[in-house]
Amino acid sequence: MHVDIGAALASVADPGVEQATLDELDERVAAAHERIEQGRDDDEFGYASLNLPEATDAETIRDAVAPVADAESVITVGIGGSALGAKTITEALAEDPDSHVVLDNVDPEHVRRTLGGLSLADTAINVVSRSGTTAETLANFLVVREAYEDRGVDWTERIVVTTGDSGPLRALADQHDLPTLPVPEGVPGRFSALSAVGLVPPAILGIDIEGLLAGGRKAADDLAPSLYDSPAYAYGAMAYTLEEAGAKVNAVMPYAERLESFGEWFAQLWAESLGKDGRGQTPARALGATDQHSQLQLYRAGYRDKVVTFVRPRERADVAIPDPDHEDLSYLAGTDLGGLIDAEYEATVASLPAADRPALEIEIDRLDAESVGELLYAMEAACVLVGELADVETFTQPAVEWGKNATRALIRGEATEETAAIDDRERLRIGETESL
Ligand SMILES: O=P(O)(O)OC[C@H]1O[C@H](O)[C@H](O)[C@@H](O)[C@@H]1O
Repeated sequence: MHVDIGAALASVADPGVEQATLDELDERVAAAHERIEQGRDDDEFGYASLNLPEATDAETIRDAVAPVADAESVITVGIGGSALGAKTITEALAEDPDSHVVLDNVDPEHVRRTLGGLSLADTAINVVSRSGTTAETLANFLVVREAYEDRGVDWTERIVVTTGDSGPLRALADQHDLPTLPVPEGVPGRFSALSAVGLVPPAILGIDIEGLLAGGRKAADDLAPSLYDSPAYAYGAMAYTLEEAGAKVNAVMPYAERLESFGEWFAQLWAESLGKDGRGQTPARALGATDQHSQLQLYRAGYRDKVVTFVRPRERADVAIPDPDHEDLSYLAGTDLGGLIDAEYEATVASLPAADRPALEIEIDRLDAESVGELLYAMEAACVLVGELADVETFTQPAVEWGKNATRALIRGEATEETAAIDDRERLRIGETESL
């Protein structure tokens, strides 16, 4: 993986980072690296995530999915960290982009349509919940189960469950004697892509999960006590320093359709890990080249509160552009779509410092298992580094729990502090006929 920080230096961008600031920061990076390594050595909560490429046993996952390996597609029932890693990996690497369907929302219309469009006899079910208690996941699991029964397909023969030692999902798995894989110890969901949590669908779909882990190991080997020697830390250190300098928004813009979900995965990683103590960059999602024709206007000319993170593979399969039969299109003659998207990438990256705005670049070699594993691991390491530098509790998400508790209490009809806040919340309704 390659990171270029040049377009975010203070000499070309505002907000930007002075080279001297980075040099000073490097001592803190060294200290943070030492802390991270200590946490990894002790398998401490959260830090243990960065040991997954070594700790995950690909063979155990392959054995667990063997009974469903003939499936043509997979439906994942999970949400957040229990869905986005697998979604990112399969979108990037599966032959057939439609072969992995993720049911992470409980929008009834969406669930009904999704299940209605699947041949369930050919579809494996991957149910994932670290806690085993998440309402959306458990509810969707019950709906999926019934859909299989209604179509006369034995769901107990088509399923793999990944969950912790306790909780309702574990109890259901035991009750029906379902094949299960454990969630890794000490690893928050959003850091668990390189474990069974993220690797079951890729394994069922024949993706090289060993390659993904090898890529993770490579990124782990590339961590070093200086940001100048470590692409992951260079990215993290720049993101941190840019936030301090005013870049409160981090817009991630991959130039590859197959990395669109990477932006979604990154958003959870960044937001849940770093959105604490009144700080944390807001992740935004864009897609190159498409969003050059929409969001770029804001990125180049809006508030000076953003950095754009560009991501692209250096090599890609290509499609030749046929010779145009119009003079005005002659500039396309002899080119291909890869050449065009790369030209758009170069132009758009340069357009930001040309408007005195910062950009960061991340390049992977190509969209293969090793590069994707490397990218996911490096971004996790970058996030942990930012957490250390900002002195926040990277591995917890207390603000999310409020909504989970409130939802459960509402459904159960209980009166709690959270439901009181719902009852008492301020309203100023516009457009209603009855008087307020
Ligand atoms: O894996 P689960 O326990 O079902 O949790 C799924 C998701 O739920 C919560 O909202 C947490 O904030 C997320 O970090 C987590 O990834």
